[in-house]
Amino acid sequence: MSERLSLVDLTVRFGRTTAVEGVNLKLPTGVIGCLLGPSGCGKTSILRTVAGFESPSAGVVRLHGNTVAGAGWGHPPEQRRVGMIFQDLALFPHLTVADNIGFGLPKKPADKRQKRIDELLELVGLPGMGKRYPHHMSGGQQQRVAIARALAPKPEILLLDEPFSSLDVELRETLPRELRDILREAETTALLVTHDQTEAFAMADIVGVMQAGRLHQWDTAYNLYHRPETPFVADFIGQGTRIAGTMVGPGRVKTELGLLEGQVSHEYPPGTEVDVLVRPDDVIIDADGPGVAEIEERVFRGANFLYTLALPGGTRLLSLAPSHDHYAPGVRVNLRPAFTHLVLFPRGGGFRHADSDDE
Ligand SMILES: Nc1ncnc2c1ncn2[C@@H]1O[C@H](COP(=O)(O)OP(=O)(O)OP(=O)(O)O)[C@@H](O)[C@H]1O
Repeated sequence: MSERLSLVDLTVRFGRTTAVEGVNLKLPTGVIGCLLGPSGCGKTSILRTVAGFESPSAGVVRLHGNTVAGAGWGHPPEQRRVGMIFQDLALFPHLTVADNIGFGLPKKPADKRQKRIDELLELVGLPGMGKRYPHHMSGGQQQRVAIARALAPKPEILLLDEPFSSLDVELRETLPRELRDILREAETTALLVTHDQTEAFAMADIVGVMQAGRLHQWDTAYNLYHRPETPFVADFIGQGTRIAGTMVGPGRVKTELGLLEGQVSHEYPPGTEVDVLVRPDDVIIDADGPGVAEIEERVFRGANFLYTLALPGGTRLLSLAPSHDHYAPGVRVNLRPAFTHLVLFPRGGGFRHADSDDE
């Protein structure tokens, strides 16, 4: 698969603020990527630099193998063939849907232009609605018009900045999947920015978790959850806790839960103090046990309960259990570790990567 977008050591500064620091990523053609992270972590700055509204302070941006921006310079946005969808959609209220979609199309004979508009209306599920005006459409329909307009000139890449944030809760659940299907059908390469994990996972093939300008991990949702590379990713994605452990041999860690053995994310020498990531599906409540853990809290989740458990040493863990065997707060239960692999970090929350020195 060829790379449609690559960022090499991208750094973006605004005066004394470093918005983006040393970011490297590759987005293959036809793939939907997403930058995910808390507010102010630099997601929008990356998107704006790819679009050509900002220039890198260091590093380069490549689109389809061509370097379009480097330290202090960049091709203007109109030369990059980049489509953008912003939070507010920015549809032209005085133009019909068809004219909105046709706005960015190069001058073509009217019949060809109409054909392309009809194709796009079909693609986004709005056939025959070209004569309407945006304000006569629902939020979800307007969103689709914005998508059709951005796709009309066949951009190299579509950039979407929090495209669902102005929509109501119901649409925010269904639209990301619909949009993903539309982009797949159009074989579009896209880069989305959001702070919402559900949206990121519903839309994207590959997700980058950012914090304070750094890209921690650029990976599938499965790997972000099961094989987080930094403590920040481990804590930011999904639920879980970290418990203290000591390496006693290859793939063997002594913890308050007992001796844990398995394939490890990273080997450390015996005696190293580590933190072990414990997801709610890594520990099973075993009713027949001697009862080392106390149920502190339970939250009903339909098919299962999410329990908070306290170990004698004060460590707290989460465990998911089917809702037909339920345990009341205060009850003592035994726990059975069910790790398929062990995610370990050096104690104290430091990054595993040699080039990372914060956190
Ligand atoms: N034009 C600018 N001038 C000065 N500082 C800026 C500018 N644009 C962004 N910043 C700063 O850069 C940092 C990253 O901002 P950015 O908008 O990229 O983050 P974000 O992750 O997209 O946040 P949000 O989710 O809130 O939009 C922030 O500290 C922000 O204040």
